Amino acid sequence: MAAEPVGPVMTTGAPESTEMEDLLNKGNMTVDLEAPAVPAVERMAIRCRDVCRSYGKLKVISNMDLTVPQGQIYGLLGPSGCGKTTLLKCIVGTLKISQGYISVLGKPPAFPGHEVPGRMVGYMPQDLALYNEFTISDTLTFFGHIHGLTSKETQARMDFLVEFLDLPQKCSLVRNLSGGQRRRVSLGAALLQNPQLLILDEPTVGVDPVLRAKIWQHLVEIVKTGKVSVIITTHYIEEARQANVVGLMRYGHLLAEGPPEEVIKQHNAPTLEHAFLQLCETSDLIESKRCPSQQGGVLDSSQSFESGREESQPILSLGPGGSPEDLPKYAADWKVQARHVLPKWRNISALMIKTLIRMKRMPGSLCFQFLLPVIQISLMCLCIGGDPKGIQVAVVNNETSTSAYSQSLLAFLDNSSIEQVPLSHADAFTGIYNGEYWGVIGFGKNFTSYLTMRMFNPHVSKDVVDGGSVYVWLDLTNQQIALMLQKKVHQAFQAFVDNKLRSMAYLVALPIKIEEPIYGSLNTDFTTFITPGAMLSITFYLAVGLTALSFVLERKEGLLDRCWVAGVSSLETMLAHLLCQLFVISVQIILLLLFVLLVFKIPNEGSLVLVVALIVMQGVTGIAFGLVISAAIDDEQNANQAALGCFYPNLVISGVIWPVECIPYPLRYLSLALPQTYASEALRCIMYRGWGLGRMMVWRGFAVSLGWNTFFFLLATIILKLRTR
Ligand SMILES: Nc1ncnc2c1ncn2[C@@H]1O[C@H](COP(=O)(O)OP(=O)(O)OP(=O)(O)O)[C@@H](O)[C@H]1O
Repeated sequence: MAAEPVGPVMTTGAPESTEMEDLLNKGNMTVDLEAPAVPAVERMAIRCRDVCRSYGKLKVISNMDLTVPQGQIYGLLGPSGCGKTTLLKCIVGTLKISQGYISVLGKPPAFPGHEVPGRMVGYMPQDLALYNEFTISDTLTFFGHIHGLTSKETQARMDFLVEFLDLPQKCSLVRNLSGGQRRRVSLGAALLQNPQLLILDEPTVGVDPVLRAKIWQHLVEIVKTGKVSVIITTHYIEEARQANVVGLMRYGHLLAEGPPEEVIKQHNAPTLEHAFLQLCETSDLIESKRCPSQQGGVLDSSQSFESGREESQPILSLGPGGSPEDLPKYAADWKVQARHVLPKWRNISALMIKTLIRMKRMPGSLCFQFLLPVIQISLMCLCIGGDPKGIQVAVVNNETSTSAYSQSLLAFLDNSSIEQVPLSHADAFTGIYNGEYWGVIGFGKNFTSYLTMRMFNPHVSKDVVDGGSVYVWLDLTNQQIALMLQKKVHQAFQAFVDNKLRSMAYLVALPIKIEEPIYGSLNTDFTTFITPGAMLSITFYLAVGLTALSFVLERKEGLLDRCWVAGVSSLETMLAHLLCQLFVISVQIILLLLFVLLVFKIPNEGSLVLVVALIVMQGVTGIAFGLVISAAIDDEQNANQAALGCFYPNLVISGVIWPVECIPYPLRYLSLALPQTYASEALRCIMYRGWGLGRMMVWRGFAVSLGWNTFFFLLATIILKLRTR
């Protein structure tokens, strides 16, 4: 580990006191009670000691020591894939280090009360990390809001940056900008709040040479005050000669660190690029000597450089290294810790405004979101649960007289549902075997006389009983149609008997009386059963769909990291998302209920407030579940699959489309544990029985929904927390 005294670089332009000290003096931060008087090492903007970081088995950073002096530009150079971006992410705190110590502006990143991540650091990630639906002005206003700038300050900085970075008009949409223009907007966002530390990951890629020179000139200028430090990565090695210090990185550790001229001089090289080449060759030589089998190198080759240092003397070291015991220890008091954990309204409102602006810029998508539940519930009410219509039934009537009872009975059959086709016996059965008819209704040639005898004589022969019966043969491959046919024949017979016998109808009626129902109506259909569950399912899954991709896309585009470095916490991100989606689902629920209650006339005997509250809670459960998917999964396709994969099983075993009482044990236990099973039952109880919260079946639905909400939110917060650090 490097431990040499500070080289010449340290003396040039280093301020007497650090920016951290300034801040502490101003009372912006809580003074560390356990730390000793600020040691020399604190005068470094960034200090990395013995830092390691792996992605699974791939060790990307190994035993890295790096020092960025306060008030200087540090050029971090190295070939593609050597770990520069990974190191920067560790420095800003979006990646956890597996070993070692990092201090940024005096404290470890994400230390309670420390504004790294936050206002003290300006981060330009390698990805553009910009919202495409934003204008340049929206972008800078958004970051200004998060950093707590007043609108006047933001405006002034915006004017300067537009001029300085040669940006197009402020009202230009980011998605309409060229690649280079977007990169400059991204740089502008990093420079916006005049941070004390600028971390720029390849800011000059795709930027024309004139502007590149201008950017470097600006960086040189801002560090002159000694208050701002910059760490910048670039592939253009020669442009890094303008840096005060360069770090040459390869295979996850530094080959050399020092002022560019010193590095060039030490290697008698004409350029920095040549010096870097020499260092690479030397390190390869040492590596091949030490471990011939690993020639060509994997990322994990740090030890070879450590051991070869005296031989080749390539490494210049900046600043004191310090053993782990020398490193300062920090502690924040509970108030600072509490403030660190509590969500800030400023950040939440900035994120909400962001989402609302994005919605406003996509009006078609927003309208579709509002209308989708209405379309779904309308299709469901129209297509599911109604009586089948136009069902063809063959009628074999062997009575010929028009006054026969068979004709009279057939006249009572519901013609809207059943289409009677008079046929001969042979044709009727050929037809039903060929799938042309759903049933055959048959009458014997003496049906009228036999039926009359049956009605009025207590004792008749079997022939009379058989001859006075209506024969029905059904195709039972479609249970719903078959059940409907049976019901319609029974209803027709009852109507016929009532009509013919009037007060004597009891003679042939079943001795069972179905009285007025206690709850519901005699005409209740299947649509009435499934509507409450369907409303909950639709709200739940639309909320999942709206949420599941939100973080996935933002993480992929680097926006989540960028916001995190700007000081937004995962809890704030989730709360902002929840509040915005609540607005969307509120509109969805209002439209949904208008259609269900007013257009499809589904009854509601209970409190509308309870109905709305339960549907909103299911929507929130959906948002929370979507957040879990979004937090845990990186890829859109997998996130989509997870959301869709849960949809069908949940719908089937939640008792939404078929009573839960039909589900066999032990699957029933799983069904009862799902978010929508008890909630659907509760909604049916409210709407059809008019029950209130005093009934167990109602409050249980609310309690289960609340339990799932809390569980999903906690899970999403934990996953996000684990993944963002
Ligand atoms: N999320 C990740 N999961 C697994 N491996 C990763 C991940 N991110 C980076 N790597 C690997 O880590 C190594 C270092 O990547 P990194 O992006 O830090 O390199 P870099 O020096 O910034 O490269 P470049 O200059 O091309 O941006 C690479 O081999 C890369 O494949």
